[in-house]
Amino acid sequence: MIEIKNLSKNYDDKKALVDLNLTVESGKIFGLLGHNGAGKSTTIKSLVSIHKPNSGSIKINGMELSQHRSEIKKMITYVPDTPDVFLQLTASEYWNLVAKAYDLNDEDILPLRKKLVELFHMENRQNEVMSNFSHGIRQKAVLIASLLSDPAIWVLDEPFQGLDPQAVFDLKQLMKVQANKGKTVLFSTHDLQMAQTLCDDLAILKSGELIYEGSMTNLRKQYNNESLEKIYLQLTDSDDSKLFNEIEGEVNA
Ligand SMILES: Nc1ncnc2c1ncn2[C@@H]1O[C@H](COP(=O)(O)OP(=O)(O)OP(=O)(O)O)[C@@H](O)[C@H]1O
Repeated sequence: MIEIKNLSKNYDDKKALVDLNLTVESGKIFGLLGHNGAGKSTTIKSLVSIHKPNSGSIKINGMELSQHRSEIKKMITYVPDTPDVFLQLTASEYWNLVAKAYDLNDEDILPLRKKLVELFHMENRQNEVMSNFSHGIRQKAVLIASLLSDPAIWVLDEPFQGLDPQAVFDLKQLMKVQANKGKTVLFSTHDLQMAQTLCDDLAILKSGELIYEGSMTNLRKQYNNESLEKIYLQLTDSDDSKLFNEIEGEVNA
C-alpha cells in the first residue's frame, strides 16, 4: 500500500506537484493518468527515491519512506519510461546485477527468471548486449528484471510503450497476477482504453494537482458509463472541437 500525503515537488520555480494526496491499495491495479507534464513521472520518481519531494510524506506498507529508505528500496521495483539501462551488459548480466542489488539468491530465483524469459521470448537474446536490442526488447529485459524480486510494490512508468501486442497482453496478465497475489501495482499511461479495462482504481493529475481519485467503476457510474476517454477529456477540460472546426475551415478555404 502506498499513502501519499500533501506531496509537493518543485523544479526550481516550476511546481510539478502541488499538495498531492493519494492512496494506492494493495491487491489492485492503480492507473496514474494525466496530460504530458501533469506530474505522473515526478510522482513515480518520488516514490522510488529518484527525486526528493520539497514537502509531504510517502508511506509504503506503513513505513515512512524518508525514515526507512533502504528497507523500502528492497520492497519496491521500478520500470522507468525509457528502458535504456546498462546497455553495455548482456541481458543475463543485467538480471544478475539486479538480483545482487536485491540480495537475491541466484538459485532461488532461477525458476521464476526462466519462466519470465520464456514468457517474453528472450531465450535466444539473453546473452546479447542490450545495446543491440530494439526498444521493445530492452523493455522486456527491464520488465523481467523488475519482477525477479517478486516485489511487494511494482511501479511502472508508461510500461506498454513500444511493446508488441503479445507482450502487451502478457504484461497486462502479469499485472493482474501480481495484484491477485496482494501486491501493489501502480502504472502511468496515456492509453485510456487500456486503463479503462485494466485499472481497478485511478488518479487523474492536471498541472501537478489531483483532479480525480477513486475506482474506475464509480467514476464511470457518475458519468452514465461513458468511455474513460470521454470522461477524461471532460474532466481535464480538453474539448478541442472548436479548434477542429477552425482547422477544417482553414483546410476548406
Ligand atoms: N528534471 C526536471 N527539471 C525541470 N523540470 C522538470 C524536470 N522533470 C520534470 N519537469 C517538469 O515538471 C512537470 C511534470 O513533469 P513530469 O515528467 O512529472 O510529467 P508527466 O506527467 O510524467 O509527463 P509525460 O506524460 O510527458 O511523461 C513538467 O512541467 C516538466 O516539464
